[in-house]
Amino acid sequence: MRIVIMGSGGVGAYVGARLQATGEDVAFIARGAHLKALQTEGLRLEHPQHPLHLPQVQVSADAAELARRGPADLVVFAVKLGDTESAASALGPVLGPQTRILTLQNGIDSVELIQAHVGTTAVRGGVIYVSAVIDRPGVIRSPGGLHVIVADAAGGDPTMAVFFAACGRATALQAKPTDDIRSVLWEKFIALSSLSATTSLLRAPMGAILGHPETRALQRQLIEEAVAVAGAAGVPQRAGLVDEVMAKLANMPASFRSSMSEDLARGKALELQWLSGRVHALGQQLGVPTPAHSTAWRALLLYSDGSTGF
Ligand SMILES: NC(=O)C1=CN([C@@H]2O[C@H](COP(=O)(O)OP(=O)(O)OC[C@H]3O[C@@H](n4cnc5c(N)ncnc54)[C@H](OP(=O)(O)O)[C@@H]3O)[C@@H](O)[C@H]2O)C=CC1
Ligand SMILES: CC(C)(CO)C(=O)C(=O)O
Repeated sequence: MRIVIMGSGGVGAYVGARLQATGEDVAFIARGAHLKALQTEGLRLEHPQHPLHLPQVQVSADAAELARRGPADLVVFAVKLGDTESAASALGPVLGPQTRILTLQNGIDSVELIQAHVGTTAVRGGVIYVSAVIDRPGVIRSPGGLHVIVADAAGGDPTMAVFFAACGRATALQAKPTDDIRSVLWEKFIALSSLSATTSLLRAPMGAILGHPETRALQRQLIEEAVAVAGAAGVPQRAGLVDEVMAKLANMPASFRSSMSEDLARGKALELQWLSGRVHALGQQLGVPTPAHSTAWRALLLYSDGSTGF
């Protein structure tokens, strides 16, 4: 299978590297200093149990250059949400009639945002549970833990079936099919919007947040608000989900934090608009009070373009 990775950062380069290591034909789209390092030194994954160095990777800033070898069977789409439109528009040269785009972006809006820029190419939704960042150009760092993709397999799509099989052969990467990607996306959105709000607002990891009764109550309130919005939006959640999410967070390493809080600490643009900002906007639209998410949205807004404050 010919796979193109659009956005070769924490998620994209992690997934692409694991698939290339199984023998798949993977090409990466990257830019800046990261592109130069990938061209000259290859791609390195720093991982406590399963480090990996690929001395040579096919990489370019330009999809047209990668398209010389034909269209992609699968594009894995993993840029930050703020880059979605420009990245989707740049994909044209690698898209053929059979190409599938699998998005691993967070939030509930990715499929529609991409679809608006890729004509009739089929876009499949997915979530990835992984923690990975570009540590320095050419190097992706993951602390280990979960590396699981759940992706849309509705209709028995054969390209997706080949992708699931390839992930099955990979080290430190699993992929599970689902026929109900909407529910999967919403369930991650509820947890992620809430934990991104606390870890970013409080500048603290999950252990500290759950370790104090007041901040633990805030964490719970954020989850409750997102569950209420989901119900009003026509995606009702099972009874007990709030307790389940709280229990999962309590089982995370004490140092666990969201990628949004990493972005805040590094002065990078935040995905706030598609997380607490989205809960806030839906709450207003549907008449559901979301005071905690609205406060997170308003309090972090001035930093969402990458500003670092004083
Ligand atoms: N990191 C994580 O642990 C997780 C992230 N996610 C989600 O995955 C998505 C990707 O996040 P993440 O991997 O952290 O993002 P990163 O910032 O690590 O990686 C994205 C990469 O894509 C590059 N890029 C953006 N636009 C283009 C373009 N048009 N052409 C070439 N390269 C481009 C960026 O370059 P530049 O740096 O120059 O902007 C960056 O190197 C997000 O929606 C995120 O929420 C989901 C689960 C976990
Ligand atoms: C919570 C986590 C790490 C789960 O994969 C995530 O998606 C993020 O921080 O963006």
